[in-house]
Amino acid sequence: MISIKGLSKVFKTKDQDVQAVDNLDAVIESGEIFGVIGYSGAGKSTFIRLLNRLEDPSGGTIDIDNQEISSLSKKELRLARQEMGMIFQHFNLLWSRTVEENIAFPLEIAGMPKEERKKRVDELIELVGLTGRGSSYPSQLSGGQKQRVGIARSLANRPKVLLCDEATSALDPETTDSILDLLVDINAKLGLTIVLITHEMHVIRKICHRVAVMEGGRIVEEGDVLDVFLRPQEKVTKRFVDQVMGDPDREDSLNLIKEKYPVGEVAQFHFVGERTHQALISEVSRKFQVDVNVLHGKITQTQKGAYGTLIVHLEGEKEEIDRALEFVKETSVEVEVAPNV
Ligand SMILES: Nc1ncnc2c1ncn2[C@@H]1O[C@H](COP(=O)(O)OP(=O)(O)OP(=O)(O)O)[C@@H](O)[C@H]1O
Repeated sequence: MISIKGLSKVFKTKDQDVQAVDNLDAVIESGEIFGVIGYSGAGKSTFIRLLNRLEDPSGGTIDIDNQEISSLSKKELRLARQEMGMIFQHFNLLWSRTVEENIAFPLEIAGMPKEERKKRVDELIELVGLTGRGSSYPSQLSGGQKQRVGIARSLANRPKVLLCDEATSALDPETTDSILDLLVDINAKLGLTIVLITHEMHVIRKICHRVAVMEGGRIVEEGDVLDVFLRPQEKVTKRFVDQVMGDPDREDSLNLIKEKYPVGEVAQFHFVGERTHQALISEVSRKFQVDVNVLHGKITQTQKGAYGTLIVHLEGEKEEIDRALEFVKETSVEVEVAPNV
């Protein structure tokens, strides 16, 4: 478990002091994939670099499995870092070394004998799906393959925690998905804790169990990914959710749609879990004397199940519509009804 308390980082520059991380508290459970999302300048990179002390904190504590990272000596820190792998946006590979030699590098530093090293490198090459490419140089690989080398290298010393610094930001959408699938696979196979930072909600949706939203050096919102999709509290979080759900004017859109449908009600249903919206809509039409038209719908998968939104127009007697909406609410679907204007 990683427990972070009152973590701060102030960069002192000639012109001013910059508070990159500001009194931040967080708990990251062992074995989970924890995502930190924020816009540029929110403090994400500084936060993740504080976790393995690539930056020294100005204040606060970071406890990883009951070891206080900020008070370790240089020697202790070297050992603690072997428990923490890291991958980077631009891969940070050694260009004059082959794939095998890149992966072997941390093992050489840790003093592993040659025979054992070779065996471990072969295992890692297989784990990340690079069988047959061991003697290639990084310049001969695609971006996705380079990141696979980065992942294999980060796992060489069997770390307990993997830190991912915008690991897919330099990749195209398809390659991004294949790297994210690999991270999910590794998390499940090795029980590794993964902490990632990103500015893309798609990454959070696809692989994270929990998410923290950062703004101005602080965590402004945190929770299970599905809960945050369902009930985003902060404006910045709503904007991130809309990146995936594709409805940038969500606040206004219900009201605008309502203007086009003066009769009946316009409502937005939010779903989580496995219940499909088609089943719900046909159940409502069967049970109540109302016509239900789906005006807009979007469903997406997260690590914790499906999340969807649906905008519907309900026509019929007012009482019957109210009863139908009550029924929908009882099925654990969140309902917003456009106000009558
Ligand atoms: N070494 C540094 N010296 C001075 N200021 C810094 C330094 N590193 C980061 N900062 C400042 O700290 C703040 C947070 O930066 P940080 O890079 O952590 O944000 P971020 O969320 O990772 O953004 P990005 O995705 O653009 O990297 C910014 O205002 C940045 O200018």
